[in-house]
Amino acid sequence: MSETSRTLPRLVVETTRVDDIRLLVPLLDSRHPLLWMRKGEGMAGAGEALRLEFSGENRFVDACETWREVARLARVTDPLQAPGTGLVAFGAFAFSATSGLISTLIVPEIVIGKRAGVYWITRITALSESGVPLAPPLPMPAARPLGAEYRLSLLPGQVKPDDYRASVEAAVSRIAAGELNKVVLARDLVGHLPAEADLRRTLTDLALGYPDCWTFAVDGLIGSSPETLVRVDHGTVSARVLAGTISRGRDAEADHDAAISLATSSKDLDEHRFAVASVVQSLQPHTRTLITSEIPFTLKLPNLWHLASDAEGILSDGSTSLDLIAALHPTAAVAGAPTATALAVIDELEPFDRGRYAGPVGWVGADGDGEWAVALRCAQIAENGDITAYAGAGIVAESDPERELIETKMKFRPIVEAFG
Ligand SMILES: C=C(O[C@H]1C=CC=C(C(=O)O)[C@@H]1O)C(=O)O
Repeated sequence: MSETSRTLPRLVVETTRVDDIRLLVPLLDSRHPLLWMRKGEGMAGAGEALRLEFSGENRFVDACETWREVARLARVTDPLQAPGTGLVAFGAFAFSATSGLISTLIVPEIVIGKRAGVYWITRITALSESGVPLAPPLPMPAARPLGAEYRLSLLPGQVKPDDYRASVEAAVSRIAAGELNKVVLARDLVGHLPAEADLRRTLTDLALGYPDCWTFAVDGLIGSSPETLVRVDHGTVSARVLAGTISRGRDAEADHDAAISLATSSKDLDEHRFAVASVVQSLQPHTRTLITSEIPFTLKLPNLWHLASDAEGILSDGSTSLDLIAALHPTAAVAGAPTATALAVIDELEPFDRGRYAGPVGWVGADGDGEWAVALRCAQIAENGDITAYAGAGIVAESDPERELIETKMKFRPIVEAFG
């Protein structure tokens, strides 16, 4: 479905600087939270002034066009002009063009933000064609105590451990036969959220446990991702590419050895090289300069080490962050290489719809600037409370099925522990 055909409302947007905002999570809706946060800073959304939905092959292109039109029609008062002030939409996109899950951009009625010691509130009102607000103003969200603690188990879903080992083995044979170089295969865990459960508890656990990751909640997709797909800020572009993983060591010495072993593992370096190449190839046509580190660095997370490379550049063609997620998705960190073959192998070997897992999640502003992560270490919560969590691993020629299974177990840890 394309949103471009329908009449878009005019949005009136007003950002006001405020003195202080302590915590964002207690301000959120307990069942439908809207959040983008890292290191305690970011944005909380309340209400929906506008919801745009996209699907299919053109979901990104349609979103780019529609968002340009929404921004063109909007009347914005934004004295701060900082990332996240003024008009913003939170977004989550499906991984696959054939996904049954909708891709969405949600413009909240109220955005409460904090960044670098600046605090703000943005009110967004949708007007009818005759210029009348479409809804009465939403009361300002107040911090509310979190609901009772809850624990739930996430158990293997459609792909049981044996199935996963078998599909890794199948992928390794396809790679050995020269069909492709790398494919990222995922598995799923499922559970059910009790009706009274307060999702702000889960988000608090994720944000406190993984402060350097992007903790997000958009349309039922919640998680903490370490991977920045792309960030656009006043003509500059940056990305953090991750691929290659090892578990943390039990003590300081073992941990150090783990990092060294990752940094020198030809299997992980190969896996990483494909991911960096795909990002560089996608960004190069849109940038004047694009710099990436020659050797990846080891990124320490509470549950594991990743091989990481940062890319930074200057935009050459005025692309928005939505244009760039369209160009970047899917990177070899979540699909494989070459992309088309990897996607076909994923379709064949993964029996489920990834939904928004491994798709772009983040926010975009009126000028197209924005921040987008790859939706990893996450779960989708359906309206009826059904939870599906996903984690995958990059499979290359030297992959061992058991080790890849263990790697997915480590990657599930943030979400399994936040619910457990
Ligand atoms: C596909 C996932 O991670 C990607 C990102 C970092 C490291 C990865 C790896 O080492 O396989 C994956 O490419 C996931 O977390 O589900």
